[in-house]
Amino acid sequence: MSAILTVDRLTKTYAGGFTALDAVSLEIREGEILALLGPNGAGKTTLISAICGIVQPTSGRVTVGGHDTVTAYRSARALIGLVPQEINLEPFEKVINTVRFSRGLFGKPRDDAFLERILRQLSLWDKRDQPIRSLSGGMKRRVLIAKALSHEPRVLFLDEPTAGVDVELRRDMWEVVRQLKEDGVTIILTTHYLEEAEAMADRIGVITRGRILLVEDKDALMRRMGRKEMRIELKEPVTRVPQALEPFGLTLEGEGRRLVYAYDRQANRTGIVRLLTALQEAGLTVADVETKQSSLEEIFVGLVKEEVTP
Ligand SMILES: Nc1ncnc2c1ncn2[C@@H]1O[C@H](COP(=O)(O)OP(=O)(O)OP(=O)(O)O)[C@@H](O)[C@H]1O
Repeated sequence: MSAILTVDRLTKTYAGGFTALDAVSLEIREGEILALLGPNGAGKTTLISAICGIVQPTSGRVTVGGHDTVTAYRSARALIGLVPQEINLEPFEKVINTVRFSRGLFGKPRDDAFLERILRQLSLWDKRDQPIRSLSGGMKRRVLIAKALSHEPRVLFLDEPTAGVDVELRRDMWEVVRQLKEDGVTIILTTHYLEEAEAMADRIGVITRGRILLVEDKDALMRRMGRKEMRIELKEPVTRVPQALEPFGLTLEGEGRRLVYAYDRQANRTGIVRLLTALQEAGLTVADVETKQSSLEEIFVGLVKEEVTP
């Protein structure tokens, strides 16, 4: 896949002297969903704002569809849609006018058929003549997306699209994003919900303290960093891990009723068969066995911790 957006050594030092972005380089592939993860204050919003021309970068370069965001700002910006974190809509304006106006701001000719398609896709068509203030929070977020799509951008930035949104609405939003991807829109989203990145992203970028720690295919990342855990429920509780089982590095939980074995799922030899044999030899009877794959959350927490305490 070719790159639709390239970020080359982008640095932003705010007026007070704080460097929020430190030589960030990144390539966004056409048609992908990239989730940008990072703790509070990592620089995610600054990065999006610098790409969209809201924040002036101190140095570095960004191109969108080959257009430089500084020297060819208008052509570059026309290819980008931005859904901001905060809901910043005119409460008394009708949905349709809000979206139409946004399109006009980009100098695009009126195209009601196109706007109808977007509004239908976002389940807003029935609400088109309603004032924004009469909409639910979830609907308002959809209006923000409709606005951002109104000028037919190829890249859509979603800055924390589901912050403070309930679970049902979050899933609803994921569905909307998936549909947009199917329509060929490239999507970059920031999120604090690891579950969200896990559910939607093709690639994951991790940013901490203004630097990109990694950008990797989600599946590859989870395969590479993911560990599996096997939980062995014992028929009879034990007071300690038997000596013969010590080489396996087991932990005892659940008042002596559960042994937990963590292993690297990439390793050729996981040691499971040896462990099960050793358990039997030690005279332990297994009541149940279950395995658990580490989540993106666990991987992320480990990565960020490693970075903060080298
Ligand atoms: N206008 C500004 N002037 C000075 N410092 C700023 C300004 N805007 C942001 N910062 C600082 O830059 C850092 C990065 O902020 P940014 O909002 O980009 O982080 P973020 O990753 O989006 O955080 P969050 O997840 O909390 O939204 C923070 O330490 C923040 O305080």
